[in-house]
Amino acid sequence: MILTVTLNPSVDYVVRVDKLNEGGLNRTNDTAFFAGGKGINVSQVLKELGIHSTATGFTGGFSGHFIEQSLDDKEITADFIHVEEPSRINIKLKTEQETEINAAGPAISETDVEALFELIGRYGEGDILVLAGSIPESVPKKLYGLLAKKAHDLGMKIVIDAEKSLLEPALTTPLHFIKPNHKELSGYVGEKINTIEEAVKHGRQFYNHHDIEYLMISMAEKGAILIHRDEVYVAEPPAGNLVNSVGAGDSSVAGFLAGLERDLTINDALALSMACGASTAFSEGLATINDIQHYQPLVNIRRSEK
Ligand SMILES: Nc1ncnc2c1ncn2[C@@H]1O[C@H](COP(=O)(O)OP(=O)(O)O)[C@@H](O)[C@H]1O
Ligand SMILES: O=P(O)(O)OC[C@H]1O[C@](O)(COP(=O)(O)O)[C@@H](O)[C@@H]1O
Repeated sequence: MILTVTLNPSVDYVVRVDKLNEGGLNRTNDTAFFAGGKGINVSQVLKELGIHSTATGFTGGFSGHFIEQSLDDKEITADFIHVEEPSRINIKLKTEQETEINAAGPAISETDVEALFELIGRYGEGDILVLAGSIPESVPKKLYGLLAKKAHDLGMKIVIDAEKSLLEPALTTPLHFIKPNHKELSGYVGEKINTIEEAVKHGRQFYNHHDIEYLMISMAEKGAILIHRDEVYVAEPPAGNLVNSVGAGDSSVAGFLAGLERDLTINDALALSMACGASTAFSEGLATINDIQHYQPLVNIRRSEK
């Protein structure tokens, strides 16, 4: 069983304005609401791929209700801990460029956090815990570290997609799969990573210093590299028109995870991952199975020398 944890779920409010008049009145061309937050996005794309997961984390208020209803509509099991304040609403402003305003989120009490540990305690050997996205300000910064340790002690495999300050406390626990993007990896190595070659070089060093089974470094339209034991794979996504990149990273995590669940070869799991990421980036919402199947054969994978 896969359990995705979204500590700070969101309603993603996508607002399109052709020409933004800063400081003046703007009228939208188009708006849409989506249930979001990185773990929730992973659950949604897994579902699209026919893989069942349970989504948990903290939800509250009318926005929390919207998130749970959206998951229910898609027949995704939601098992959230309910908090008093409403879940956040993140603004995804689409003008000539993409601008995101992600809110801080509701207050979470110590009792809420204890309830989450209790919920995870129901899982065990062979189950997978996915920790993805930011955490509310009111919970300890090292929470992913504590959750990862608990899950590892239970025999679970751990997947993390989160920024450096949240991932770092979990790096002392063996991790199954992590997907920093190239900017996040730069934060560890203290150098900019702009090219595939730089990602391979720094990714290999990072991998060798930690207990990680699969390390994917995503690079948006440049694709991703994947390091597993002695091998390095370089994946080039299909070309296409960027429509809405929100959730592309989560989609690539879901695709790779689905590939591992189905015992695909690494090449095929990586191609599925890239197809999911591209399919989300090239559409309004998250990846659909039709788009994924269309893009998968267009992904190019090669082995790297190092
Ligand atoms: N413009 C794009 N063209 C093609 N694929 C994309 C594009 N943007 C994202 N992707 C796909 O989504 C994956 C994750 O995107 P990325 O932006 O690196 O993640 P994150 O959102 O976590 O920063 C990429 O590895 C790629 O497969
Ligand atoms: O584009 P990504 O990195 O896959 O994630 C998109 C999701 O992350 C969010 O931007 C939230 O991010 P954080 O949890 O890091 O604040 C959501 O609004 C959105 O659904």
